[in-house]
Amino acid sequence: MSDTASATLSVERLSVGYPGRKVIDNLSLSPIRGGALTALVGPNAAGKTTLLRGLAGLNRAYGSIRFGGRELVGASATEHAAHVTYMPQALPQRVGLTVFEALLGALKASPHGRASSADRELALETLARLGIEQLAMRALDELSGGQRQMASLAQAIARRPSVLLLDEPTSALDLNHQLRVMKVVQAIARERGIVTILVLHDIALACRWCERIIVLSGGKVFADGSPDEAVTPKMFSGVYGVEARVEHCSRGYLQVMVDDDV
Ligand SMILES: Nc1ncnc2c1ncn2[C@@H]1O[C@H](COP(=O)(O)OP(=O)(O)OP(=O)(O)O)[C@@H](O)[C@H]1O
Repeated sequence: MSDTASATLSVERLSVGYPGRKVIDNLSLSPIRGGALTALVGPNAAGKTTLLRGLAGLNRAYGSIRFGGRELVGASATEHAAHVTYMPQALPQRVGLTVFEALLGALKASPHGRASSADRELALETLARLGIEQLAMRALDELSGGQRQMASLAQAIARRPSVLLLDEPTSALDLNHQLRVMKVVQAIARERGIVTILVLHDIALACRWCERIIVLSGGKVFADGSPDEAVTPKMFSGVYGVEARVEHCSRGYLQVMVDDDV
C-alpha cells in the first residue's frame, strides 16, 4: 500500500461488550501502523477476543474506529468486510469441503473476489506460501487441528484485507509451523502494508516478531509499546500474577523466565 496515511488504524474511546455486559470500556490506542505486526496479549478473559470482534464489526461497538479516513463504527457489514478480516480462535467447522474449495468459497465471499481463474491462482499461491499446497485436495474433516488452523489462516490471508485480525493463530501449531506462520504473516504485512494484530499467549513469540505489544488486563490497556517497553517484570506481576525475569538472549530477543507466582 503506497498511501501510508491510510494504513493506520485508530481507536478512540471504544466500548465493546455483550448484552448487559461491557467488557472493553472507553479504550483508546495510538494509531496502529500497517506493515508491521502488533501483538495483543493479556490473561484469560482480559477482553482480547471481544476487542478484536469489536474492531471487526462482529460485536456492537461505541466510540471510534478509523481506518484510512473512514469511520468503521456504525459502518455496514459490507464496508467492514471490505477492509477488515477476522480469523477466530475456534478452528473451522469440520465441513465436507476440501481445503481448496473452502478457500475459493472465502474468496468468492470476499469483496476482493475476482474472476474465478484469478481466484484459483491466488488460492494456490496462498497455500504454497504457507507451505500447505499438499493439503489442497484434502477434506477439512480429515485434517489435524494444526492443519485446520493453517487452512483457516490461508482463508484469512487470501481475502487480501487491509486490516488482519488473528485470534491465537498459532495455538494449535508445532514449533516449526509457528515459525513459518509468523514469518509469512510478517512478510505479507510488510509487502501489502496490512495493519496486523495478533492475539498471542506466547509472550516470547510476540517479542520476537511484533514491533508493538499491547497488554490488555480487565478490558483496559496495562502497557503498550515496543517489547522492551511493554514486557517487564512489573507487567508480569501486575497482569499475570507471576514473578518473571526478562532478559535479552545473545541474538538480542527478549526471553521470559517465569519463576513463581506472586
Ligand atoms: N458471548 C458472550 N456473552 C457474554 N459474555 C461474554 C461472551 N463472550 C465472552 N464473554 C465475557 O467477556 C469477557 C472477555 O472475554 P474474551 O473472550 O474477550 O477474553 P480473552 O481475553 O479473549 O480471553 P482468552 O485468553 O481466555 O481467550 C470474559 O469475562 C467473558 O466471560
